[in-house]
Amino acid sequence: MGKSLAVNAGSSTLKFKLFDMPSETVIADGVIDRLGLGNSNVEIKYGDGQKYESVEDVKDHEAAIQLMLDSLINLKILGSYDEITGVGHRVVAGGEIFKDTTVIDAEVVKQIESLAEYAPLHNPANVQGIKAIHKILPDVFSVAVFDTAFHTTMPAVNYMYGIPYEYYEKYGARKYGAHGTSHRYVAGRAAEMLGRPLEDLKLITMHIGAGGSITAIKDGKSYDTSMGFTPLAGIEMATRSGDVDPSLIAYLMNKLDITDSSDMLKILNKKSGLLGVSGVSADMRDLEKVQDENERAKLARDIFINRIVRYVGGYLAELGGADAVVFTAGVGENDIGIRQEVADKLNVFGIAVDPEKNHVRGVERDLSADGSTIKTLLIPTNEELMIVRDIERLRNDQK
Ligand SMILES: Nc1ncnc2c1ncn2[C@@H]1O[C@H](COP(=O)(O)OP(=O)(O)O)[C@@H](O)[C@H]1O
Ligand SMILES: CC(=O)OP(=O)(O)O
Ligand SMILES: [Mg+2]
Repeated sequence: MGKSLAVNAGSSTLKFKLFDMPSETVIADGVIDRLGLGNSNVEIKYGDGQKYESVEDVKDHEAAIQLMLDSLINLKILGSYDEITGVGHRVVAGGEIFKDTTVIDAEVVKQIESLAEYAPLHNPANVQGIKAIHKILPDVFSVAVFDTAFHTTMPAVNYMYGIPYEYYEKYGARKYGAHGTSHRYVAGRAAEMLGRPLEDLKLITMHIGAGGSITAIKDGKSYDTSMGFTPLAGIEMATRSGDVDPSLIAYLMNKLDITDSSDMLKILNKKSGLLGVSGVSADMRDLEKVQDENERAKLARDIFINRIVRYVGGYLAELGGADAVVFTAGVGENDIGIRQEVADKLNVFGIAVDPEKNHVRGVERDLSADGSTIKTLLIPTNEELMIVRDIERLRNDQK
């Protein structure tokens, strides 16, 4: 009983939802985007159809969390913070410590902090969120929901790197993946849409937002995924390079006179991807506007599409086919052109999207063209719903 708050700190956004539980009715739904990029859109939907909107510079996650907390009171969504009886935080990296959602205490916070190298853009922001809420609600029941948890089913053949085995044993050097809560949610919805048990399905889920990852799902479980030891690996992202030849890192450190590896990682995490290639913006909406006159903006988009296609093609081979592919997250839910181009390039596998069905944003829909043998589904993600369900699950376990 009561109100549960799900806090989802992405690399470029802070999203939150306040739910009435156990009814799962959404009381408030907020997004603050473009953190640190200038002109953040703040959008909070609440009450019966009310909406608060503003455009302001929100410089980082700490400022975004403060804005969220202030808004809950100022917009009278809450009379006081004490009405919140459960809080769930998305945490990206759980390493080999956390294999499932965990009740937060001081020790857990330290362990999440200790995993900062496993998700440098995320775990520190996740800890900021946990601490900010702890300040105002020190005794509230809180859980951490890990992106990596869904991927703990991957077989060793997919999570091990071809490096000396002892580095895995001594240092945890392996693939962990990310976005698991989102891949898990859309996989469950895909099974509903297809009217078949999830355990019987092979799916390829494309979570493409500011961060992006592609997951191969076999028998309803994560089998392989494009992110790696950290969320830097895989496809090209907003500010992240995705896969590069590891030798290039040493080569560039020499050329750029960089001696501290964390400075090199900053370049690959924050100055690369769409931003680095285009030189214009990390945001796909900005690139779309200028792609006709700006070759590098077009190239950044084309690389993005190419890497997605490459992973999906590879996963079709690994899985031996698929029942459906799924588009989700900021770009996947909204970018009609990217969805069409990705699907067109996958025609050879029996994937095809109907342009008319595809002419839509942010709704659940089967986009498949007649005659396609692998379905293409558009499913807006809902990490927050998964998070509040886990609050209830763990609360009940404790009783
Ligand atoms: N209408 C749109 N068209 C194209 N891309 C969009 C649109 N709306 C949002 N995006 C993209 O989605 C990204 C944010 O994705 P999202 O999944 O919400 O973020 P995060 O990875 O921070 O969780 C933005 O960087 C932007 O490129
Ligand atoms: C793990 C990750 O990249 O998350 P996001 O896409 O929310 O930044
Ligand atoms: Mg996200």
